[in-house]
Formats: sequence, structure tokens, C-alpha cells
Amino acid sequence: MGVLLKKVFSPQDLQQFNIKELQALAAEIREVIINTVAETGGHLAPNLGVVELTIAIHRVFNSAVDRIIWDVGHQSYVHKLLTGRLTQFHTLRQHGGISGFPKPEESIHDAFATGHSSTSISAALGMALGRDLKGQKHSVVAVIGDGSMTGGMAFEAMNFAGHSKTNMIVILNDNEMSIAPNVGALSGYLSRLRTDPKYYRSKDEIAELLQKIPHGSKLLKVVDRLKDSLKYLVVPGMLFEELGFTYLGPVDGHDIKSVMTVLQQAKAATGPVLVHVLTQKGKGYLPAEQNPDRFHGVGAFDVATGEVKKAAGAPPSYTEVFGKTLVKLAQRDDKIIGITAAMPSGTGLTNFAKEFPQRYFDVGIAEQHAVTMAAGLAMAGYRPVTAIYSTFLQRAYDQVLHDVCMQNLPVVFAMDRGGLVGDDGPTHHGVFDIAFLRNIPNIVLMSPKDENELQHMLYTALCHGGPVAVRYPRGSGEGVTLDEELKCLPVGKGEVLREGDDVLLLAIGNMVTEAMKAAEKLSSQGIEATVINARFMKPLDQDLILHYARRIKKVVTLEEHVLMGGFGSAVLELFEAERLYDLKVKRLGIPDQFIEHGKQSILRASLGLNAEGVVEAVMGLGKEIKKVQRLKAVLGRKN
Ligand SMILES: Cc1ncc(C[n+]2csc(CCOP(=O)(O)OP(=O)(O)O)c2C)c(N)n1
Ligand SMILES: CC(=O)[C@@H](O)[C@H](O)COP(=O)(O)O
Ligand SMILES: [Mg+2]
Repeated sequence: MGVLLKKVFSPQDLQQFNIKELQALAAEIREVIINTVAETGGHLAPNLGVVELTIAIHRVFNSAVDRIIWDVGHQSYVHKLLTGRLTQFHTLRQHGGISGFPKPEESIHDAFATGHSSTSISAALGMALGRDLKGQKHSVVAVIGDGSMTGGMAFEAMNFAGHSKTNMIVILNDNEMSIAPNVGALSGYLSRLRTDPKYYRSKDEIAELLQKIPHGSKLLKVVDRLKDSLKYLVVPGMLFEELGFTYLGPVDGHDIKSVMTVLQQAKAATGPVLVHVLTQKGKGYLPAEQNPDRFHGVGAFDVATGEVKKAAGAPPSYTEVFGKTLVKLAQRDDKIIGITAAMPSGTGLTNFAKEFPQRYFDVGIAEQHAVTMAAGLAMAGYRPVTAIYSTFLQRAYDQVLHDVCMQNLPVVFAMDRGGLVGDDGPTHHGVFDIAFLRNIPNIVLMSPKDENELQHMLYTALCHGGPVAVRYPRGSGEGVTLDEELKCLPVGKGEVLREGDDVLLLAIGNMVTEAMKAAEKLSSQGIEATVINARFMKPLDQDLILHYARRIKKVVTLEEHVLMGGFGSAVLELFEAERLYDLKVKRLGIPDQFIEHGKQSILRASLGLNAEGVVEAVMGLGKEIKKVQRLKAVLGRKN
């Protein structure tokens, strides 16, 4: 580890370095990040792009007092290294280790927990207004990427910031990339600011220019009276200026001295300021510079080659099967549309985009817009498939309810990352979707037991004439054979995978595999279980569930989802509606708490969401029954 970084225990320690040493420090930081993420996995390219920027920020601002909010927060590794977490950095994103995102509970320098995009300006504005109300004077800074700037919330906040005129600074980290290349008209505007010389001239330069020509000073007075048009013509950040921001930049985000200079200007300014910083995503590591998309979020990799270490012979991921199936279906049906909110590769739509560019839309980080645009496309007679991670669909709840379900429009929600996602942790676990969707009329909810059933469910969703959400987990499938022919499953029907009289295991999604493993373990102990793959969280297969529940009377429900309002709740509601009061029911799922980051297998084991946990639950149920039986016997003797 570099000699300079070792001297940085807090951001104040940066004051000891001159510019040359700061540039050398940047190189040391890059080395630590590359070597650490090569082991732990993480967001490599975003962090390599903000090394100099973060150093400059911590030189100009005092993050123990000033408030710095990192949008999404996936680019906060440099910040963490400079704020006392160098010695913990090797635990990045590991269970029990430091998070890959800012966490106030981790450090006073982490002003706000982030993970979902486009929240930083709102949070910063709130903190600035709070500061003003208290009569405090510290700086408040939001660091937001060009991708995150495409999120509607960012503009809602900018709009109000310009109105409130409070002192705050927005640092726009423009690397021309979201996860994939950035999209949208804003991206085009920012590119012009980056590249078009006429946009570079500032008002002072124009004044200087005019002084050199005859009657130039008179002309300047005239022009100055028309400053709005002057502004419109020459001030680069016109869009931001019109929103009430002072625009500063663009500045080379890898030149520490220049960034420090412009940040000092921003700090001294009054009212909202936007500093436009130009960076390169992945800077300093050639494979990441050449492929910032692939190195946006990466698993463990070989530093020498940039090759990501993949478990040999791993089955295809649910994501891959989704992507391949959608292409297959779209080849037969030209009404199928693929929509992503800035996550083509993560959702598996990359091949669809290549094959059907006319029927593919990446709307930027704009899930709300994506859903209602899909509603519009459905109304126009198309079959939109919106591929949005479960956790990010939370942002579009009202659009799902109000624009899609209330009109009963045939929109398919491909909810990848349904369940515990692992290293990204609580901001990204997709464990609330059954609860927040199940209560909406007209929607069908389903979750496949394996990747083969996923392809059938996608087909079933497109056969269905109304809103459908299909929920599937992050990572590899179960390694089953994929049927050649796709079939439409009967909506609201589950399937019995094995029969046994001692206990009923009602499982949904990837928990079906665990239920089957548990049934084998139980059988070896003389306990025979019926296992039902419920397939649908809504509508439930009521007849099937009631038939077995009435006969067996001991029921365990299994879901990788919060218990509150999830699949198990739906089953309990069914039993209540049918007045089945004599059943013994145990629901397995996620308790009412946010689950930390860590490998999926570790998290599932800690929550009893595996075969061992199911066996334990059944045994516990058994004990419960024996206790009741003993109690009845005692009571029986007394009466
Ligand atoms: C609401 C929401 N949707 C999607 C994502 C997934 N996501 C994380 S980072 C990112 C791209 C961010 O691009 P940018 O803000 O430019 O940051 P960069 O990685 O380029 O530094 C996306 C789409 C998210 N975190 N939150
Ligand atoms: C920071 C962010 O929100 C995304 O990069 C997210 O980490 C992607 O998750 P996957 O790695 O599951 O695609
Ligand atoms: Mg970007």
C-alpha cells in the first residue's frame, strides 16, 4: 500500500499534501481499489472515475461538518478510503464488512444512505433548508452522475432548489455513461457542453473580445443590456441557469487543481450552483476504460487480464433465460416491446436490443416513466415487457397501480432480482414486491421454481390479457433442462411435486427447490411431506391448497420475501376466509427488518430460508403439536 494513503486517517490529513502529492495519492488509491475489487467484486469503473474528484472535494470541504451526499453511492469507495476506512476496505461488501454504499451508521462522513438513483439533490436540498432554519453556515454538496441526472427526482429537486435559492452545490459527474452509454436529450446537451467550442466562451471572454474591436465597449453595453440573449448564446449551462443554478464548468475532473479551484468558487457563491465535471469511467485500468459497462458492477476478476472469475459450469442465470426467451417470443410476435430503465445488460435485454432496435427502449433511470410509457404502448395495441429489478420497481408503484392495473392493461413486469440480491445489501434486496403488488386489483403475480418454468411463465404472461408480474432471483438457475416448446400455464394453478401426509410445504419461486430438499431430509426421519409449487402468489390456487391443508392440517409456507403481506400472508388470509381455524401454520420468510449485505447463501442460511431451516420449522411445528396434544390430554383428564 502506498506511503501517502497510509498517512490519511481523516480528510483533514489531505491538507498536508501539495498538488503533485495529491496526484500521486490518486494513483495509490486506484491501486487499492483495483486490487480490492478484484477480490471482493464491486463497482470498479464508477470509482476509478472519481478518484481526483473525490480528493478535490475532501480538500475543499470538511465532510465532518459539511454534508456530502453521493447519488446512488456506488462511487463512494474513494470517499470511504479518505474518511478513515482504509484498514476496513478489504471487507468491502462482505457479510459483516463495510457496505458498498454510504451508510451514516458506518461513518459521520456518510451524510445520507443512498443506493437508489437520483435522490441526492433532494436530500441535499433538505439538509440545506434545515441548515438555514437553524442559522448554520456549512456547505451541502450533492455528487450526482449524468446517468442519475436522468431520474425524474433530480429535476424535481433542481426545480425546487432554483425556487428556494438556498446555498447548495450540485456536482454533476459527467462521464457520458450510465451503466450503459447514457441516453436521452439531456445526455446530448451535456455532450455539447463537453465538445462544442462556442459553448465554452464565458461572458468575460466575450467582453474581452469586444474590447478589441472599434466601438466594442459601446457594443458591450448594448449587449450587456441584452444579457439574457448573451447568456443564452454563450453561457454554457443555460439549461441549469434557467433552473436558477449558477453553472460552473465544464472542468476536467481528473485535474485536481482545476477541480479544487472551481469548487472553491462554488463554495463562495450564493444560491444553488451546478459544477459540471468531466470524467472518464474506469480511468486508470485499461479493461475498465475500454469496457466501462462490463466493469460498472463486476464480480471478482483477474487484474492482469480483466477476466471475471465465473464458477465453472454454472447454469445459465435467470436473467439470461429471460433475455433469450423474450427474443424467441418477439421473433413470433411483432407487438412485443422491450423496455429498460438504464439497465439493458443487468436485465438481459442486450440481445433483444440488437435484434429488435425498433421495439426496444432504454428510457434512462426513469422507472416511473418506463411503466406509464408501457401503459401507453399497451393502449396503442402493443405488448410491452418492462424489465425492472424488483427493488427499482418500488419507485413506480403508483404507475403500476394507477396507469396499468386500474386500466387492466396488458403490461408484463419482468422483475429480476426478486429476493435477496447479496452484496448490494438492503437498498437492493427485492423482498417487498409480493406485498406491494398483491393488493392491487387485476394484477397476476407469479414466480418460477426454476429457469425452465421462467420461460413458460414469460410466455404465460404474454398469453394473459392483463397486467402480470413475474418475479425471479438474481443469479444462476437450478441447472434444469430447458423445454424447447413453450407452454401457457393455467393462471392461478399450482402443482404438486410430492405427496406425504405429515406436513404440507407450500413454496413459491426459488424456495421450491429448498422445500424439495427439506422433504427428502424429513423423509429420512420418517416424516413425509407434501410439496406444492404454488407458482402464483395471486391468484392463489385455492382449491389445491385447501384440499391438502384440510387433510394434513400442518402447513409451512416458504418465500424469499418479507413475511408482512407476502405469500404466507396470502395463504393465511385464505385459511381465515375458509374458517380453517384448526390448522398449525408456520410461515418462513424475512422478518420485519432490513437485511444487511452478504453472499446470498449466507443471508438465506441466517434467515432459515434453506432446507435446514425448513426441517427445523417442521420439527418445531411437531413439538408445538405434541405440546397441544399433551395439553389437551391434561385438560381432557380434568374435565
Ligand atoms: C432507481 C434506480 N434505478 C436504477 C439503478 C441502477 N443503477 C445504479 S448506478 C446506475 C447508473 C448510474 O449512472 P451515473 O449516475 O452516471 O453514475 P456512474 O456510474 O456513471 O458514475 C444505475 C442505472 C439505481 N441504483 N437506482
Ligand atoms: C449500483 C446499482 O444500483 C447497480 O449497479 C446494481 O448494483 C446492479 O445490480 P446487479 O449487479 O444485480 O445487476
Ligand atoms: Mg455516468
